[in-house]
Amino acid sequence: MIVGIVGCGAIANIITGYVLEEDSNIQLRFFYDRDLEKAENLASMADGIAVLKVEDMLDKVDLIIEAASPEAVAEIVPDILKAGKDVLIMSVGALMDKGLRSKIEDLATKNNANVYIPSGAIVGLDGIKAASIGEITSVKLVTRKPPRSLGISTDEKKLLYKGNASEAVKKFPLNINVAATLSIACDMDVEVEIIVDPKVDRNVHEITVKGDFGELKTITENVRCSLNPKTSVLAAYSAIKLLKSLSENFKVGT
Ligand SMILES: NC(=O)C1=CN([C@@H]2O[C@H](COP(=O)(O)OP(=O)(O)OC[C@H]3O[C@@H](n4cnc5c(N)ncnc54)[C@H](O)[C@@H]3O)[C@@H](O)[C@H]2O)C=CC1
Ligand SMILES: O=C([O-])CC(=O)C(=O)O
Repeated sequence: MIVGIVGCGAIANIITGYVLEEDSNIQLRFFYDRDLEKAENLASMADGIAVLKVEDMLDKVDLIIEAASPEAVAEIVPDILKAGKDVLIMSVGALMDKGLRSKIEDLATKNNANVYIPSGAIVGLDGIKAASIGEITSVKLVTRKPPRSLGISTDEKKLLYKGNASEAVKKFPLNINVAATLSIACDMDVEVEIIVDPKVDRNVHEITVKGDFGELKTITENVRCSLNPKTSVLAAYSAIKLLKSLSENFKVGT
């Protein structure tokens, strides 16, 4: 599978490092970033090509990984799908915009292309997807991050946000994509709390789901990326695992 990356930051670096070290079906060839130097750095590491615009890789790839920003989703994903290519989206918060999401869904269907959304920095999506076959009655996400991850400076633990996912992604666009992933999996605008906590040094996501299946609770205490403390290492790992699973004939989990 020939793959291009849009956004050559923390997640792209982990994916590239993995592909260089491990045998997989992923052939990372093209790199794009609005900061050309970042694209060039990763391209030279991977012996790939830094392109000046996404169109320059469109006809040469099977799949593009978006690991840039919510704006990049609106800017580039429609063109990727129009070219009939698959896309893996990390900046999932962009899809809380109902108009953009339905445009992306329609383009994927029309052009026979796939949109992949990895589980990212949370765990439990397997069970939640299974639970969605029955009735899900409530979903809550509590995210706790250290001040540096949230880009603020404080000595006190504080509730920064309480509300639904669609507002949360507007207020914290680079910190709470997981709320969007959860919302899409449950088909609900889930309840979200964001807490800044100087006592934690991990990005912690706690999910509680209730439904006719019973109740589940997951807690993920994520190690942060060295290049970007907002982002958890598990998010990059989930993208790699999803890409690898595309060529597997033996699948486990929902
Ligand atoms: N789904 C999930 O669970 C998670 C999603 N994320 C999201 O994934 C994305 C990537 O995360 P990181 O690698 O940590 O970010 P990063 O900030 O380390 O790297 C992003 C790169 O994308 C580039 N970029 C931003 N907007 C662009 C645009 N419109 N066009 C071209 N390049 C652009 C930046 O110059 C930067 O080099 C972010 O949107 C982040 O919020 C992060 C963590 C978890
Ligand atoms: O990586 C994380 O812990 C979560 C995150 O930043 C996001 O969902 O945007």
